[in-house]
Amino acid sequence: MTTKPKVLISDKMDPNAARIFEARGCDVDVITGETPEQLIARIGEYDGLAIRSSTKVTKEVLAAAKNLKVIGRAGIGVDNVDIPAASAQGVVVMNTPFGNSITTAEHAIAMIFALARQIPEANARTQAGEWPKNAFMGVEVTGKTLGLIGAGNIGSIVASRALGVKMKVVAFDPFLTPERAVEMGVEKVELDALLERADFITLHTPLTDQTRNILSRENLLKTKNGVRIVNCARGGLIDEDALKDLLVSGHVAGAALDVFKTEPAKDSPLFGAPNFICTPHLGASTTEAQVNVALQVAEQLADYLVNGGVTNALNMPSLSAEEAPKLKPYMKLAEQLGSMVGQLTRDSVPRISIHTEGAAAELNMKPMVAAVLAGFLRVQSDTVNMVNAPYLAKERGLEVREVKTEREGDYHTLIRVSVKTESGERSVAGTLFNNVEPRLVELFGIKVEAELAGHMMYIVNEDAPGFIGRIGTLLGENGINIGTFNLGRREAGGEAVLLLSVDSAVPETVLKQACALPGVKLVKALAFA
Ligand SMILES: NC(=O)c1ccc[n+]([C@@H]2O[C@H](COP(=O)([O-])OP(=O)(O)OC[C@H]3O[C@@H](n4cnc5c(N)ncnc54)[C@H](O)[C@@H]3O)[C@@H](O)[C@H]2O)c1
Ligand SMILES: O=C(O)CC[C@@H](O)C(=O)O
Repeated sequence: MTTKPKVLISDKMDPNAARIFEARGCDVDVITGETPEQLIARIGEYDGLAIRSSTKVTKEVLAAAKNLKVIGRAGIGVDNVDIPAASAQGVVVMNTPFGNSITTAEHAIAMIFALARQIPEANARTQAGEWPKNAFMGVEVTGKTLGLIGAGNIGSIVASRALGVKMKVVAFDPFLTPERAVEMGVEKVELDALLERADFITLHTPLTDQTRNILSRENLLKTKNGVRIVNCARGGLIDEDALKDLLVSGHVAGAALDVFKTEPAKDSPLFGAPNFICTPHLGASTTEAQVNVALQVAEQLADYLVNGGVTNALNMPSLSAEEAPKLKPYMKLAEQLGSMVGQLTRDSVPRISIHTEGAAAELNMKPMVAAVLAGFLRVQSDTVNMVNAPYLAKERGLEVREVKTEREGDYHTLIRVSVKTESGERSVAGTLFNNVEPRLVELFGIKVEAELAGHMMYIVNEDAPGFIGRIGTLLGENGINIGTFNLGRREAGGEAVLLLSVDSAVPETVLKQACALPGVKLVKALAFA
């Protein structure tokens, strides 16, 4: 009986998420509000973890997560997950990049209006019985310039809504193409021009080394006198002390933050500053968005745990549930070929090339490349998998080349893995029989036809009569049963290779005796998953 994957939902999430996990064949526990220590004590039993922003998936949590395969963030930002540590441990990290975009864009628009008409303060004072009709003089947004910093999913929705209320939109985003800017109806500008021209500025970038403090004191001082600023993206994009000073001086006429450098923000320097309004990271908090992201994260995690489908992963190539069954045998073949080369190469390898030919070349290559690298690097570390292999390869300075040839060669489908070593380029190639059964068909230039499975022996010898009998006798005398026997040679009487599958691991002593047989040049034990 196969055991069901176990999932923990550790943040408050729409209850439909748990129902989806159950319907898709997972066991699910919903345990929210635990301390880091409690999570560390519990996490070891789970295959999947579904979170929002409260759970911090730190190195320590990951170190305790011995069975964890996937983390799913019901939302966009994954700054609460240590992605490098997850990747190094082979844990896939997914998010739901679109489910809360409209909601967050609407929050930014709401903030623009709240600032323009000082609604929060007017509301508070009216309810306090003041009726302060003369204390508030707002501004119209019609005809004003909105400066958009970051024009991705949310930024572009904000732009469309702002255009709808007759604002003019200028956008700073180094990755925004001129064509897309035209399509969005915005003017693409440099940051300084935006700072100089905008009546309202709204931020919609992730927090990266490039965007951290993008509204620094220096940049805030370049803004138009009377500018109003909105941040519904990430704390850390604005220098909060400088913003406070400029609100006090009146240079900034208003600021609305949904996000803070430190969250939860309990004592921000901005609290109490004039014309400052804030919400406690509510950008994504609508019924619609929370249903969207909860359903999406549950579908994605279940898909991965049950079928191997990968959607919206931040540290692994995507693989749809439809692609997964088709690619599965290719990934097995790719991993076996990588493993074969890894086990048979002693020299250092500065470059590995993966070449797909025929039907294989029509498929998504990224998962096959990741599988080759996982097989190749597993000889060096048994914690390698498809998630961490590309990172490890990069870390170790291994250049990875990908080549595709759609035309068929000798086989209707083929994967070739070549490594550059000090002694030259060496390659192995494999195909799929009946589209599902992986077979090695070429080994360092010699044609063979072998299934790679379990314990195997690789022998290089001089092609001469009597050798097969001698090796069979040696293994028989040592109680080692031969499963399959595959021979290949360059030419009659030349170098030959023998690839044997055996029912048990071959002891070192037997390998040595095999090595001492006449004509034998090399003997190696191999193992395949
Ligand atoms: N407040 C909330 O509750 C809430 C909800 C959802 C998303 N967010 C945050 O909103 C932000 C935007 O989300 P999104 O879905 O639009 O992301 P996105 O990836 O679709 O868009 C981000 C945009 O920022 C641009 N960018 C990157 N570096 C830049 C730089 N140096 N200068 C200018 N632009 C740069 C990118 O090119 C991209 O177009 C993220 O930080 C996300 O975490 C907050
Ligand atoms: O889950 C939330 O409430 C916040 C989500 C938001 O910050 C995100 O990045 O998606």
